[in-house]
Amino acid sequence: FGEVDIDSSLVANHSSVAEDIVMVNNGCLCCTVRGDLVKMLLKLMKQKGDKFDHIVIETTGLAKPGPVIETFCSDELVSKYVKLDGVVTLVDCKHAMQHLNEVKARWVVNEAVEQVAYADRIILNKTDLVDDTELEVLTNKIKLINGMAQMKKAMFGDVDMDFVLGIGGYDLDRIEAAVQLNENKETAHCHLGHEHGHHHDHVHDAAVTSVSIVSEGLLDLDEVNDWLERLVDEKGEDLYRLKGVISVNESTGRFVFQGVHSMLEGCPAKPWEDDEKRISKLVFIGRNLDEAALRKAFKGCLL
Ligand SMILES: Nc1nc2c(ncn2[C@@H]2O[C@H](COP(=O)(O)OP(=O)(O)OP(=O)(O)O)[C@@H](O)[C@H]2O)c(=O)[nH]1
Repeated sequence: FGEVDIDSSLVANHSSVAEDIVMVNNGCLCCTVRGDLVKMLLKLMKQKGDKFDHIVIETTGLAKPGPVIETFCSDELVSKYVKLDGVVTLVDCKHAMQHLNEVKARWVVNEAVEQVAYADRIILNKTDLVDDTELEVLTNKIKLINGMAQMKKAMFGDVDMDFVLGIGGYDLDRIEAAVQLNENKETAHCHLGHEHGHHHDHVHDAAVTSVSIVSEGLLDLDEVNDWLERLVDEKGEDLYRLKGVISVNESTGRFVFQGVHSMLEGCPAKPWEDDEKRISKLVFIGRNLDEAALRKAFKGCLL
């Protein structure tokens, strides 16, 4: 115990990102998971080199996806050889609600909620075991937690390969499609206005939620950068995913960004068409998100 604890303190001292380190009783859980995963991936690379099209990692139902995802973003050696394509969560429709609603002690993570929150794709499986109403209630619950993921109903996990491989969930050039999808879902129950997306993407009984902002108007890129950098700096631990396509002052093109916890990246993207409405779209998924503060900060970046 002592040795592990000292090791993790040393890692913490040398890490520029304090959020990466989570201490548990028997040492540092994140580092243990990451260490094993890194070793395994590097061994595979050594054995098979570049012969892989995809590597599929199945975590157990109890695994927290966060540390696994962060391994791909923060481990230099791993990111040299492999790239994280996306997170697929298989939901057992018969039993999921019970787990999503499970009340945990304050410091205990609800793994079912976490696995939905981090997902790029969600397979609603075992649909034959539930009726339409149950399925609708579950789908709505999942949408509140994760307003970004694409969902598909299935039986015995039968979905097209394209749905689960080649997702590009972390590719900046595919962010537009991800937020577009979110907007399509919203328009069904949201009034369009100068700033739409006023519907309430939050539930009072759950700490992990999505907030989406859809708005016309030009944004000041420097202000947006300052805001998001501050946000990931202060709230990185609680901010699971963020994606955005924005219309900015300095450019004729879109600016896109994506983030996981305290990692944030952005770049200019394809130009707006002449007759295209410039609408900025941002989606945040996280724990204890302050929706009012996010909307206010966004407004503060409008020109
Ligand atoms: N009726 C029905 N049964 C299913 C479906 N998918 C899987 N099952 C059955 O459910 C049982 C348990 O399988 P799963 O829930 O998929 O278990 P698992 O995900 O492999 O288990 P872990 O990886 O340990 O979480 C098996 O008997 C499957 O045949 C489905 O869509 N409908």
